[in-house]
Amino acid sequence: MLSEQELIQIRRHLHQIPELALHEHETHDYLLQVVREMNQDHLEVREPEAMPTALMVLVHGTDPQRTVGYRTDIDALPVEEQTGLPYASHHPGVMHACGHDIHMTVALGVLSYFADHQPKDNLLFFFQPAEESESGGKQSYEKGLFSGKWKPDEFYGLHDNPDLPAGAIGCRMGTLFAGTTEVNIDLNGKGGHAAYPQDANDTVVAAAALIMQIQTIISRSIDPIQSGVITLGKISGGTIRNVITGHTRIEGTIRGLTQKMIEQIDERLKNVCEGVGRSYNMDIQLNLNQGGYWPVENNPALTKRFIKYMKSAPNVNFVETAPAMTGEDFGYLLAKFPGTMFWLGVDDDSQLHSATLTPKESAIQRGVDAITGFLEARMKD
Ligand SMILES: CC(=O)N[C@@H](CCC[C@H](N)C(=O)O)C(=O)O
Repeated sequence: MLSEQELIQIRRHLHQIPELALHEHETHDYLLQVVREMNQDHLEVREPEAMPTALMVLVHGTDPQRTVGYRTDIDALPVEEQTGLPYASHHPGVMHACGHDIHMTVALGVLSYFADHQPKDNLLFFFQPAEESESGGKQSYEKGLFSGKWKPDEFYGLHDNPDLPAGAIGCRMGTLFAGTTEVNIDLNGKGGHAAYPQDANDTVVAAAALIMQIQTIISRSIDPIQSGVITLGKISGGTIRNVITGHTRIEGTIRGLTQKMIEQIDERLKNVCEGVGRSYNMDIQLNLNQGGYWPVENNPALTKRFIKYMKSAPNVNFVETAPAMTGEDFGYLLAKFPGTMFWLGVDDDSQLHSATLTPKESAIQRGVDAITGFLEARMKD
């Protein structure tokens, strides 16, 4: 099995080769290379044609009663790294700013343990592309990746958490993460000369009004006890200061802890876009896409067992966490297969998605030990 030092080297290599959703070819090839170097006696590797950057590894059990799935995401974000680390990203403008390099390394550590210690049940390791966008989990499901012996009876997966101590395991019964809707808004007006606004229809001014209106949805239309989030993370329009642009695009994300809340916010957003379009006499196209970013609902029975194990395991620092407004397309897979998502603490001052995120590598081995122990215990039930 892989040693802590080997795992850290693997993590650093993965950190250097971050790739965006559905383009994780180098990552896929490296993961495959690491898996091929493990004991192959009980392993079956599958490279699904329908999802070319995905990787599935089945560990055949000695006396299988079930197939226990473990999922890790493998994609990165369009963020220019600013950590100054000697092993920083080699890919300009792309970074593992959400810690998926840690997720993959922990999965490889757990897999390498079971490659050397054949489990009783079958274990399915799923290296999933496209968590940050493009709904890789949903796509994989819809493309039939989880059929026959590749179908998990239950599914587990983690996300790293800079707010928790390195190696701590965080979880809760019920909803762990929000559901999200991706928002794309195109404002189509009329371009013109900066000196003659009366002959144009300025999409920058309408976009400014629209953004301010949208930001009243949460504060004025949503029950503050339940809450939700709208973040508009990207705006683009125009080419130069003295040309009025006829097109501006806004991209953002909506978050809510229940499907009902997401739908309520979606509905208000439609109305606000319509209203601003009318008042600025402008065509505003709103495109909402939830894809696979469903609320992450932990299965009651399995999560109870998971938390009980983590609370009693001598070397695990377990923390009961609150629900988070982060999204995860593992929510879609957990709606199809019962299972549990949990946090792995990586203790850092930088937030997820920040250009300076530097997870503590000591979390890796502790994560591997906690998950390996849990899976061993699960297979005895
Ligand atoms: C853990 C995490 O940060 N996940 C992402 C999931 C992306 C959701 C979707 N593409 C969206 O932008 O709404 C997150 O941003 O929470």
